[in-house]
Amino acid sequence: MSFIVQPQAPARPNRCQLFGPGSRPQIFEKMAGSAADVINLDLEDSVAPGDKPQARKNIIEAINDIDWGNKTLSVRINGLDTPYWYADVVEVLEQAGDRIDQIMIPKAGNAKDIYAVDALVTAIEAAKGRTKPVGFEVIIETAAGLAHVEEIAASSPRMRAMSLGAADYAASMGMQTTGIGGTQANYYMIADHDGDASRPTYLVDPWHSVTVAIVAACRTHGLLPVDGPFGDFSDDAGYTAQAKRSATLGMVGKWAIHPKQVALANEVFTPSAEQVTEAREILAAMEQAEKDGAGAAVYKGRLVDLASIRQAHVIVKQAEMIG
Ligand SMILES: CC(=O)SCCNC(=O)CCNC(=O)[C@H](O)C(C)(C)COP(=O)(O)OP(=O)(O)OC[C@H]1O[C@@H](n2cnc3c(N)ncnc32)[C@H](O)[C@@H]1OP(=O)(O)O
Ligand SMILES: O=CC(=O)O
Ligand SMILES: [Mg+2]
Repeated sequence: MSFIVQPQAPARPNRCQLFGPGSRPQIFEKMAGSAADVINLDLEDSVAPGDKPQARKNIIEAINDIDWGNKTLSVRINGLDTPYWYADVVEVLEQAGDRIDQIMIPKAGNAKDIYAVDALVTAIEAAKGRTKPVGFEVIIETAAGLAHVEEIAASSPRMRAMSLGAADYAASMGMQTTGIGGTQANYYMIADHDGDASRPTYLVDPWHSVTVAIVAACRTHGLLPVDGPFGDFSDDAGYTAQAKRSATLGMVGKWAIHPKQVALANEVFTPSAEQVTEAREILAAMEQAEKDGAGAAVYKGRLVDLASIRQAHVIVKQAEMIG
């Protein structure tokens, strides 16, 4: 470790964030009854411009009236380049009670964006005597967001989580695709020629580098890294494959843009019984090694050492937190 110890991310489950448009209040109770750990009531891109005022009213009513259980409750405001965002913040925080946990800031481009929202939120909290500070989560979904991902992660003590927004990210980067996340058929490697006419192709993950950048920024600053939307909700296998890649790279959860995706996310981001058993066995093997005066040992024919203890703790802690 560096002399600066890596901070812990918030210790709460964040396996699935279920989104719903603020303009569709009929689904709010269904969202509250879902198995998602986090609920995102949306004022941004799933709400038409003319519906924004009514969507704010719906969301305020829902925050105040619906029993959200122990879910993390978040409202996605509009981007700072729009005429909507200040009213999103002011109306929601002036009129909604303390049940709201987080504000999600989309298209975060640099630390100043977060500073601006922080200043407004801080003033409203003071003026209204709000005693529970509202947390922030942001979406990294622009070229600027990726370029400044670390300063955004470090921007405010309110920061809790960062998501990858594949749709806007693709648009901002000028990527040649209309798919939201997942496999992109034109992103592949092809085997060497070697005189073979039928050369196999290998699909590659176009979201890999931005995912790693988000995870690194989050882990450096004690935030939860989250994978964003997967648009084709008829493709369960595609969703699961994307979620498994994210989990393998260190993300803790994924969005659901349809209720059928909630169970898929929960399955992937809950360590399996086999993973937990293996992690506990590694810890036991290392405990024995320590008693024997050794720093390294052999577990199932492979090396385990002090780093293996830290790896195993990741899985055991995840399992214990989820319960
Ligand atoms: C790129 C981004 O920014 S992604 C984030 C923003 N986007 C969103 O928030 C979109 C969220 N999702 C939705 O709006 C909807 O799920 C849609 C438009 C994709 C599909 O909606 P529908 O056509 O109604 O889906 P469908 O008919 O399959 O719904 C099945 C059931 O789930 C309910 N349902 C649909 N969406 C949701 C949801 N997000 N949360 C909870 N329940 C939902 C429906 O009301 C329906 O309930 P019923 O069986 O009691 O009648
Ligand atoms: O906001 C999410 C996205 O994918 O864009
Ligand atoms: Mg977006």
